[in-house]
Amino acid sequence: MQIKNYSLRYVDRVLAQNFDVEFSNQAINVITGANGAGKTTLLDFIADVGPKAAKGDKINVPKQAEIAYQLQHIHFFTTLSVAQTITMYRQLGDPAVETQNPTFQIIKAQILDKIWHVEMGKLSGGERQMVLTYGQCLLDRKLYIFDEPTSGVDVDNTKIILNMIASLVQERQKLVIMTSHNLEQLAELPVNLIALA
Ligand SMILES: Nc1ncnc2c1ncn2[C@@H]1O[C@H](COP(=O)(O)OP(=O)(O)OP(=O)(O)O)[C@@H](O)[C@H]1O
Repeated sequence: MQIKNYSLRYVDRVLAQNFDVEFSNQAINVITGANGAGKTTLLDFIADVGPKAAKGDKINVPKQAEIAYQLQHIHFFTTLSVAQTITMYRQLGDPAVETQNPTFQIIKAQILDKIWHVEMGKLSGGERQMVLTYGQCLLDRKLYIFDEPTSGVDVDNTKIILNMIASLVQERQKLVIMTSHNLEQLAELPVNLIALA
């Protein structure tokens, strides 16, 4: 999958000009760059929810229905419990992910079960990231996009979240793009680094 000639300008501010990028299907594609560099905007462009001013050629980018996009700040479904949220993802997704993958069974038993009946809106930020990443991974899509999935997450839970994301590439051969400010967290994982200036 590639993006070519990606350009975005807000009045006199140029965020990108003829930017080309090729995404790997052998590694987690990690977009990095300073605050305001345009990481989320590029994800929005790829997922087809981006600003109309963004232009560029999409080559082999899956259709919107084939993309699972986990936004950075989610404010919906706050009154659903974790159980209801995961049940929703299960109904939309592939049951084999949980039944055949011990990693997911361990996360469910050791982490999700403790917060199973708590409303999503009452979880801590890190707990919410954990539940939503788990849920996104249950889906069966071609492309998975995570916007700063480890932002505000503690060291142990960061490893768990990144392992779930890595399993998409390593065990299910999915295309994965995420953004991150903390590249040290990714040191032990297969990563294709994409730097935005
Ligand atoms: N409608 C707009 N008009 C002008 N500037 C805009 C508009 N929408 C977004 N921007 C600017 O585009 C820039 C890129 O935003 P974006 O959210 O993509 O950055 P980011 O790299 O994801 O940042 P962060 O690391 O802080 O999450 C920001 O500086 C933002 O102010």
